[in-house]
Amino acid sequence: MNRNDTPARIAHVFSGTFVHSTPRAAVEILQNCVLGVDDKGKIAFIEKHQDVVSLSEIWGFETSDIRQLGQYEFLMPGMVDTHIHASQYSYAGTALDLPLLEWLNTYTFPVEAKYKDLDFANDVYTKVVRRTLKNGTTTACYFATIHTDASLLLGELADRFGQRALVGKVCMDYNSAVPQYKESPSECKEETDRFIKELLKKEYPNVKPVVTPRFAPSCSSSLLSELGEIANNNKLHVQSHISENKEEVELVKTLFPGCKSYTDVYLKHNLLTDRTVMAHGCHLTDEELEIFRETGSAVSHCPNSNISICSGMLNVRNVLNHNVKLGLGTDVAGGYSPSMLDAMRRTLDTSKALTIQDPQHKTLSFEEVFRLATLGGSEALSLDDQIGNFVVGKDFDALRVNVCVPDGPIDLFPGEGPKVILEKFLNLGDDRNITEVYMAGRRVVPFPDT
Ligand SMILES: Nc1nc2[nH]cnc2c(=O)[nH]1
Ligand SMILES: [Zn+2]
Repeated sequence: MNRNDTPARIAHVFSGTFVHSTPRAAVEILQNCVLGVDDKGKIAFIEKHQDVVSLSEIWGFETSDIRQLGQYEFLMPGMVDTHIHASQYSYAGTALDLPLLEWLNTYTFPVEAKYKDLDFANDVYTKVVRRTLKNGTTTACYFATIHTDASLLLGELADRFGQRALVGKVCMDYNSAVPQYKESPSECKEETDRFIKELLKKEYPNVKPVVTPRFAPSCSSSLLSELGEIANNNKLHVQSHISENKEEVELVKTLFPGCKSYTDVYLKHNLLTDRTVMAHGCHLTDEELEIFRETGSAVSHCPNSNISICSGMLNVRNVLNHNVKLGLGTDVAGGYSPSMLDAMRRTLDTSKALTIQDPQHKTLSFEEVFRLATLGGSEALSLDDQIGNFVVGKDFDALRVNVCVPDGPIDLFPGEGPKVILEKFLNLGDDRNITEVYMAGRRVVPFPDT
């Protein structure tokens, strides 16, 4: 609050345990605290409970309106899925038997071609937004398809259900395997312009466009340049894929012989900025990671996908040691699970597999992975000034977690404190334990229609 501002009206006050990350602490557990949310959806205060009477006088709320969290409950920041293909949700959990390039040609492109049909798009996009929200994804960075109207519909649904989203209309002007699923270079540019203009015109407060070249093998050099220019002129986010599997890295070498590396392809086309997030990066060299650090570009680590379609294992520790921003992604449907809890577990599994291969490797801790799924994701999407943890002035994107729901997946035993409760939720919990979801102060789960 500035000195001359009248205090905003308080919309919610919670009391109990709050768990979040800060740049210094991967997990900070705040017990016996109160957190207030103003009517703009921003965190107004987070203080010790002993000060609640004076807080109620300063902020003008009734102490009887405070919502007390139970002994086995806590609030944590909403999770950030930094890479998910909304359009592939219809076949999530299937079709995981081919490596990337064959997988795209056999399963992905034929399905994505169907999004010309807005009824089909409406069905799948409604389901993916609801499923991910219910599983605690308050922010999603989505790939849609090449179809502008269906991509706009995805933005409308995210806004309607209350999910913060970056939505990408996919751009690709090269596809020899499924030639009906691509655009001409001029169509690509015109439709990208139309998508951005129309989505911004809707003025959804928390849904924005992201410039989305599919990946270098699907895009001509001139298309990549056009998209770099559009992103820079409009200060927009950029998302794509990079160095996911070795065959793809070799293909890019032959397609762009003038570029020193896969990273150099995107660099030369002005696509690497501090608003860029690149999925996978399993096979990036240290030199390439250095370019990511210099440009402020981020990596989205998608371990379920990397294992499911046998792409590789990203060394997250090495990426973090290079001071490159990193968040987690589900990469539905290369990844079979839409849940960010799964992304955290698979991140730990991959880190442990790397330790089995090399005992010198420093395994990630569950606390670090919790940070990657929340604050790390917000940094990867350059949204950390708005979301990611419980800091006064940020938007209140939060999950109410109850580890003791009836018939739930978790059993507790005497003497287990909040840290153990958090660890059990991260490893054993599911959407049954996420009893409420808030985005920008609005309660979005349970859904109003249930
Ligand atoms: N996992 C994955 N990698 C890609 N690379 C280019 N397109 C895709 C996609 O749809 N999924
Ligand atoms: Zn992907």
